[in-house]
Amino acid sequence: MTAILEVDGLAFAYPDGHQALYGVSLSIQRGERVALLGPNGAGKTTLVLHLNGIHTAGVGSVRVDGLDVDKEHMREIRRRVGIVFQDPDDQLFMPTVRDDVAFGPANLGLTGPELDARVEQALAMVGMGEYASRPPHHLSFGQRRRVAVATVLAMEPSLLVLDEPSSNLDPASRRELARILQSLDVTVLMVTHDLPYALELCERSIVIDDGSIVADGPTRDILRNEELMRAHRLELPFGFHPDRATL
Ligand SMILES: Nc1ncnc2c1ncn2[C@@H]1O[C@H](COP(=O)(O)OP(=O)(O)OP(=O)(O)O)[C@@H](O)[C@H]1O
Repeated sequence: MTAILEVDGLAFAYPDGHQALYGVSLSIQRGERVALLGPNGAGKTTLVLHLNGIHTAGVGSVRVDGLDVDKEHMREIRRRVGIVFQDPDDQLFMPTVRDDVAFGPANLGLTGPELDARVEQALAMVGMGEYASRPPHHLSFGQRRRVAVATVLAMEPSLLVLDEPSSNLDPASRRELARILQSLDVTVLMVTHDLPYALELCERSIVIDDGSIVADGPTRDILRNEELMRAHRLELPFGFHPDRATL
């Protein structure tokens, strides 16, 4: 079986010489939902930016659906890896929600009823169908985040990457987004500091610290491992226990 994502021995230094990743290897299979955990500055964003070629591998390789993430495959990679950034306003720039969601598929050449159906389906997946004609800036932050997710789903990506999906959401919106993400039939890699969210949504977690993977396994086992958690500055909310968890 071909992995959706295969990262092999990836090392990366920023132009100022700062080494952000040291030989990172991981693979994600179709249908998995995986959380990427780690303290500030661990290298999570640096890794994510390699998945769609914003950074390209200095040492090692990144493959999506068996395709190398390199200049040659960039167009295909950008279609297959959908990243939802933390700030939805980085992704919404058109006059209406519909236009924003149509933007990517229209660029792929979809038109007419095919494009309309793609947009409608993506908005329905995030429960935002009735907002299609609204200007994005008239929506709440939580609604804008859901539309940002729809803009990426409309591309029918192989891998959906979410950067801090629960940040700045009120408790009800946070639960609502969790329900939506659980309902999607898509492979997910989610960067988060929200450990209860990781536990609820992702059976598997990868912990990265100082540019190296330090754990990769069932989320519950990782959250139960007090020594690992302490060593890598991962903290559960007060009173939260991984064995008695609900969002
Ligand atoms: N453009 C850059 N130039 C130099 N160093 C950088 C640059 N961007 C990030 N870094 C450094 O690389 C390391 C990894 O940063 P990265 O943003 O990947 O961490 P992160 O795990 O995503 O952190 P956070 O949880 O705070 O978002 C940090 O030490 C950071 O200071």
